[in-house]
Amino acid sequence: MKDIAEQIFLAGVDAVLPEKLIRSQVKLSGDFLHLAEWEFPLSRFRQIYLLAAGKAAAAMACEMERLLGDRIRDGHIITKYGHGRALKRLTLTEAGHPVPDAEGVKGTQRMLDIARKAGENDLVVCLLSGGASALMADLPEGISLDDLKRTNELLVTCGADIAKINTIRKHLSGVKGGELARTLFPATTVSLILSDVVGNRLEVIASGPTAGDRTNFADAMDVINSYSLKEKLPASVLHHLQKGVAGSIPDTPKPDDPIFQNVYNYVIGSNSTALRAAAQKAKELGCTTEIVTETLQGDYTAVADYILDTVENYQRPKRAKPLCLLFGGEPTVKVSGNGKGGRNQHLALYLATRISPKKRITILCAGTDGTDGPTDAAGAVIDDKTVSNALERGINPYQYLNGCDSYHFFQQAGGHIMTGNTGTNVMDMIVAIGED
Ligand SMILES: Nc1ncnc2c1ncn2[C@@H]1O[C@H](COP(=O)(O)OP(=O)(O)OP(=O)(O)O)[C@@H](O)[C@H]1O
Ligand SMILES: O=C(O)[C@H](O)CO
Repeated sequence: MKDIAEQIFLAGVDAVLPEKLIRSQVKLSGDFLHLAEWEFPLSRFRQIYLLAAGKAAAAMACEMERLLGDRIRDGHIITKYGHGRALKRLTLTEAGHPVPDAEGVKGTQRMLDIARKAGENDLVVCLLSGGASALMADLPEGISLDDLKRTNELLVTCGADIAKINTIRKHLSGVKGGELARTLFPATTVSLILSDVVGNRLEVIASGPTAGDRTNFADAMDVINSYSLKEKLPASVLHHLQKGVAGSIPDTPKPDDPIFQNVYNYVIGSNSTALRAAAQKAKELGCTTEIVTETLQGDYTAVADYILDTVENYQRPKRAKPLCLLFGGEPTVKVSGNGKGGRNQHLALYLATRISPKKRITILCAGTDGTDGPTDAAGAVIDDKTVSNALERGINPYQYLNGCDSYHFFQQAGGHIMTGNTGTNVMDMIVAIGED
């Protein structure tokens, strides 16, 4: 069943590869670029620029470069280390993620230099995907790179969900929270967005560089207070946010701002695209299948209870086919200690400790981007025997769980899902298979 679960997961990932998504939804016919209900007559534009950021940026850019060829005047891509691809006309920076680094600062500077060149009669194609918030690193006045790094480290480990994390990131940037659109105005901007966010909220994905922001500086301070980050944050960051609350720094542009009148934001793929393909594969493999949710979020312990409860109590005829339940989303883990892991491996290990030994259940938890937390694993697959087998071999799952060291647990006990970097990113998938 572990192999079956992996095949189902991989079918989901395959359906959200950027080249497939762009090829099927963005068409060029003669002079016209077609996207959803819009068409853009390319010869009307003086110049075409391309800007891309995120874990899927290079794969997305390759496909757009293939489509638009030498019509692109200039463009730059920022992606995570190891996620680059060979490009013909566009330049690329590989940078730090989830903690920003100096390369990210340089790449963002280059992006902004291009953005500033765009004028009223130009078209700018933006390709945005998850990871972009960390990869695009710009430094507001008075904030050093070390301060930004420390802030991001605190944010990604404090247990806050991505909407809350990005509320802060948007208020520490001249690119996020619609600020890129502000720089690009009045050029026509078309953003193709690969969503890795529950509910596909444009202002949250990649911190919404071309989307109007509904949050403000006071909301950012609220997040800091509710996660007790005030004492831990660098003074420069706190000072910047406090100045924002006092009104001495302009807030991010809001959705009704006229700068968005020429901006076309379009989500080309999301977790639900992957779940539908996974469900199709599960049916082909002979399972009774259901997509339970694409909005899993919240603390991993509550998420685990929900998954187990759903699998264990699912009503179906006896001796029917195996049951495959699919879940999508992004649970959160409050990390403590110096262990190595990711939220999928951590959730999988926790689930292993919670499955009733009387049930025959297999569960795979993995990130569609192929890298779970700061590890080279996409996630892990467990079953009702994982804990007993490990204990027999002298490997204590509870110790690894408490130390947030799930990676080393699966390295010893087996169960890692290793895909390598997939070139896409639409959150996490959980494949749960139950047998009678
Ligand atoms: N030792 C650990 N155990 C469990 N989870 C961890 C551990 N270290 C980091 N994490 C989790 O990994 C997450 C960051 O990893 P990852 O790069 O997969 O995030 P991501 O959310 O996919 O990034 P992005 O949203 O920017 O694409 C954090 O949410 C953090 O809680
Ligand atoms: O980059 C980010 O902000 C997250 O991946 C959500 O899109």
